Amino acid sequence: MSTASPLIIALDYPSLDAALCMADRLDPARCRVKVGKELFTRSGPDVLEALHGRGFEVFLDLKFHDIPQTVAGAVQAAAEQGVWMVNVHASGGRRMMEAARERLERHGYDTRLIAVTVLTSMANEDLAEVGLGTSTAAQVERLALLAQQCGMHGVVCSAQESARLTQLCGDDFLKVTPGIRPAFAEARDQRRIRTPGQAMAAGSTYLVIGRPVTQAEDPMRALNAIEQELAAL
Ligand SMILES: O=C(O)c1cc(=O)[nH]c(=O)n1[C@@H]1O[C@H](COP(=O)(O)O)[C@@H](O)[C@H]1O
Repeated sequence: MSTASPLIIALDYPSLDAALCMADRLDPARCRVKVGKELFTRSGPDVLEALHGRGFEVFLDLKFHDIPQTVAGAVQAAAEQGVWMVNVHASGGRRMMEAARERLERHGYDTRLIAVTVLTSMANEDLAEVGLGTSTAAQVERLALLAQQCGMHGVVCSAQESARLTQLCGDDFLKVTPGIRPAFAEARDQRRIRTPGQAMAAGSTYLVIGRPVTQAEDPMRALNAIEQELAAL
């Protein structure tokens, strides 16, 4: 089932049962779901089948970052399992991104292929420490332009960069933004954050939300509050 909602709920749980317990409380007409490294490493493709069976469109977030041949094969494997969206790290470079795109095209898959720019957990000082003498904003712009040239459908960035990337890359280029923190939630390990309303106003296409919903005392109440914040825009 496809939905007009921009919400993607991150099912960051340590087991298939826990993830499906949450999925059973969600409605595929009102959100998509994301499967990340911990859940996929524990459950394998079974979780994708279970979520597809419940009608969800699934973002498989394994952030592939390897040599071009390896990443192209991994992206193909994801597409074969019917996922709606898959991601790679833009810092894997032009040839890696192009190989991934060409592989999906060659096999006729319409899986959305997006590239992570700079993780939302990173700030300027973190980039300096790994040898990048630039700001997060400048690095995000650079990698987004490269990703667009390589034929990616969009990028993962923080909502702090969404408005600028719309100017640079156009409306159709997807901005998938984690680091979403409603007023009631703590930032925790995220550094570049925005509220749901701010993110949409800035031009984000999709909002990835995990702990503010999944770790809330009442997850459905938290989700309703987010939906109401967006409905009021
Ligand atoms: O690619 C991602 O989804 C991702 C990229 C990024 O830069 N930052 C980021 O937080 N994520 C993912 O988005 C989710 C955010 O979860 P919360 O911080 O709990 O809302 C996690 O599953 C992260 O793995």
